[in-house]
Amino acid sequence: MLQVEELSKSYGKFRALHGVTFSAQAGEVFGLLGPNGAGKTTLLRILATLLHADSGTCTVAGHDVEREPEVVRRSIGVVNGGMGLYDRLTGREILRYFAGLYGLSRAQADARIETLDASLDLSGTLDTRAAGFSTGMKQKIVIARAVIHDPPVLFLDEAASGLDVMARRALLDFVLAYRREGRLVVYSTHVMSEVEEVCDRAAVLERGELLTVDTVPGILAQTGEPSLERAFFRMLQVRAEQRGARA
Ligand SMILES: Nc1ncnc2c1ncn2[C@@H]1O[C@H](COP(=O)(O)OP(=O)(O)OP(=O)(O)O)[C@@H](O)[C@H]1O
Repeated sequence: MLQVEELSKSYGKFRALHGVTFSAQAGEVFGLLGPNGAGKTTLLRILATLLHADSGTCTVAGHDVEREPEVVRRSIGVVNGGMGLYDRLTGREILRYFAGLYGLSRAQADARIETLDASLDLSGTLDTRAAGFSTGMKQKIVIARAVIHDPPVLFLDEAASGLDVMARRALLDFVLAYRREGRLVVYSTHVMSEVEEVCDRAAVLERGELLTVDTVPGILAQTGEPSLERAFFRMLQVRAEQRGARA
């Protein structure tokens, strides 16, 4: 469902991604874990066709991001923390509008909104203008908007940051339900507990390099540490020592 091979990207002299290779399958929540500046957002922007890589290839839902960007865009949903809702529109109007952009008829849009209402509990948002939404209500409409066209792949970039406990719970439950339906969710975060809770496997990135791709138990076993947080710090420490030895 997702193939990334030897992906590299620099901003001027700064190397944001270096030779990143991994794949992820339908029916899994795949974590991207890394400290600030590790390259997670850069990677997701390339996968979402918003940024060009310098070298390497990426295939999303069987389509190359460079050669078939339109098909890739139709195959993905993206939630990146930006809310950007039209204040004057109700939740239903926002969702119908985006459904229209994806070519859904009014009847298809309304059927999809009903399905999303059942999984996300959109009550209170559908017939209220966005100007009156709480943060949790906004987030639900942002997620519903991202998947209005029922994409097989969903990218979440720090999507839980700033959410209260209820809204965060709703997001994580939605992620798990989306996976159960056989979709791929790529979940980027620096919050270990979110990875432990929802991710089947995770890629650990640091300074643009992939340190490992494994299940959480696999990462713990690799490092001999009892928690993901400690395993993560251990990996960063080992990498820093390797860098020091090379310098
Ligand atoms: N447009 C840009 N121009 C120059 N440098 C950039 C640009 N975008 C990102 N960077 C740098 O590339 C590195 C990777 O950034 P990126 O946003 O991909 O990391 P991240 O893992 O998502 O981190 P964060 O969690 O802080 O968002 C950072 O050091 C960042 O400063």
